[in-house]
Amino acid sequence: MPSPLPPTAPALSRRLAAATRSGISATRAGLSGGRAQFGRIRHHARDMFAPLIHLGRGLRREVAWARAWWKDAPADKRKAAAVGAALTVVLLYFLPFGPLLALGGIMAGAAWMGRDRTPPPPPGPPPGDGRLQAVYNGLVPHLADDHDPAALFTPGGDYKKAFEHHEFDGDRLTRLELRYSPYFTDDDPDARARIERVVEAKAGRSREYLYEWDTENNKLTVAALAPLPGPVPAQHYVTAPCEIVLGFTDATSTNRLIPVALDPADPAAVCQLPPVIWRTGTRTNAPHLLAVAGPAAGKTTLLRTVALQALRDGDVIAVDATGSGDFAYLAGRPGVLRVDTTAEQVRETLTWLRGEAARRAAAIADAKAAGLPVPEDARRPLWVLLDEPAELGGGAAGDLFELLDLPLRLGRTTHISVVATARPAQLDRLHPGLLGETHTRIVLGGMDEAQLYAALGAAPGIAGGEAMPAGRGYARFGAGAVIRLQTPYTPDPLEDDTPDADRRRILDLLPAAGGLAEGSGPGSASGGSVPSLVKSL
Ligand SMILES: Nc1ncnc2c1ncn2[C@@H]1O[C@H](COP(=O)(O)OP(=O)(O)OP(=O)(O)O)[C@@H](O)[C@H]1O
Repeated sequence: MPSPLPPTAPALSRRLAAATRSGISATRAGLSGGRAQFGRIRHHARDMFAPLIHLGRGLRREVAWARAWWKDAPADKRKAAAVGAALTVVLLYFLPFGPLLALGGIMAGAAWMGRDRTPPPPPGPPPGDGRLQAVYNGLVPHLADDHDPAALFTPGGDYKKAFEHHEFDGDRLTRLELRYSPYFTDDDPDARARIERVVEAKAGRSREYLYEWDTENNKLTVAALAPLPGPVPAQHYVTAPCEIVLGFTDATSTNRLIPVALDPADPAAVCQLPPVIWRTGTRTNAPHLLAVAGPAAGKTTLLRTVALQALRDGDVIAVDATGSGDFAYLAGRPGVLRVDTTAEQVRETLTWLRGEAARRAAAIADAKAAGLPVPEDARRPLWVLLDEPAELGGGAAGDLFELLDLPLRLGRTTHISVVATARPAQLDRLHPGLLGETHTRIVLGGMDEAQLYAALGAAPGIAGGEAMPAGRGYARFGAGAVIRLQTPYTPDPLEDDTPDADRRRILDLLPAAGGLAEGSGPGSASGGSVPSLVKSL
């Protein structure tokens, strides 16, 4: 075997340098380890000998005090003290346990003198002080008013003058109550919006805030809202007949909770969530619904949520004005009277619907006059789902939706509910009857304040937070308060990208194809064939 060649000079110097480097780092590691060990020992020793250290410090202070006294005292006092000390020593010598008592006294004095006398640190500014002052400073340009007798907001002023109450969660402001000048124009939406934007900018934009303007008392309460639960998978909800779960909201916006399975794979894992329930039928004052949302904000998903629940005890007519085939999954299902896509089909259906509303109203009136129960076929819930009907109105189809006027007007007594969707830009083109009679309003996705006002008929009083995802929005019933809404996740089962498990779940929620729906009759069908009820007219 050939013997290995001797290393060259550069190789030797490289090895030497590497060895030196590793030696230095090992020494460094050893030193820092030793230092840490030494620190630990010192720490333990200090803990163990703390009483002795305390007494030692006290004895030192006693001696220092005695020395200082001796130095400053006049001669006659010194003499008296020396005599007193000598007499005490003699007395203690003759007393039983005298020396022991003397030692105990000295030690007790040392324990007292050795106590820690470092003064407690001065109290710092209250937590969140800086943030509150930042909110105040941000509001000064908008709320400062020379005529305000209380001068609540002044440049360089203290926030405590105007802020009556505040709450923090850690360093995050969660509630703020403030007073403002009586001259502030708190009925002007733009002026309010300016204040709200400042609060969001200074208190953190990532959360939504609820603004309550008490215009009578010139007070504003701002409350940070916890995020709503994420989209709930579509399922059978525990509701009464004629109740539709539109989604879920804050626990403070409703006094009801319903059990909800959040994980479809584990139906046993149920939690209680506050629902947004839309009531239809004779006891409601808002039997028709209009959902306004931008593109891909969840309008059709909301209609699917309604359809799945409506088919449990009613009939459905669907109008797909966009021609996107979004209602194809309803084809052949019992209770689905018709799915229309063209203006001609819609005209035919709405003509029938107008007659059906009149027939039901007459049947109900006759039954009441005869003192008989209302016949079943006059009170079976009938749902008309109109996806973006503004696409069909106007032009040749001009008066198409005038046919809806009677069903809309008689909807409450005849159990006919119209659910329409529109994009914000389509609101101007929507049939006035639809706009005027749909008192349940939903908005989904992001919209500007003017659009929100036009859709809801009121400012939501809630602002801020991240961009609204599809399915997140607000609901308003009649003239009630605007509440937050998260609609359930009800994907189209016929869409390619819908996961298999979701597809199966949605199809299982539909009445089994081929069965007969009560009241709809054997001729009932979808996709253009005229339903039996239409034929009967
Ligand atoms: N509540 C929800 N949870 C989760 N995803 C949702 C929810 N609502 C809608 N989506 C998703 O958002 C996307 C758009 O939904 P959808 O088709 O219902 O919106 P759209 O407003 O009808 O759209 P377009 O304006 O195109 O008709 C879909 O991928 C849908 O699955």
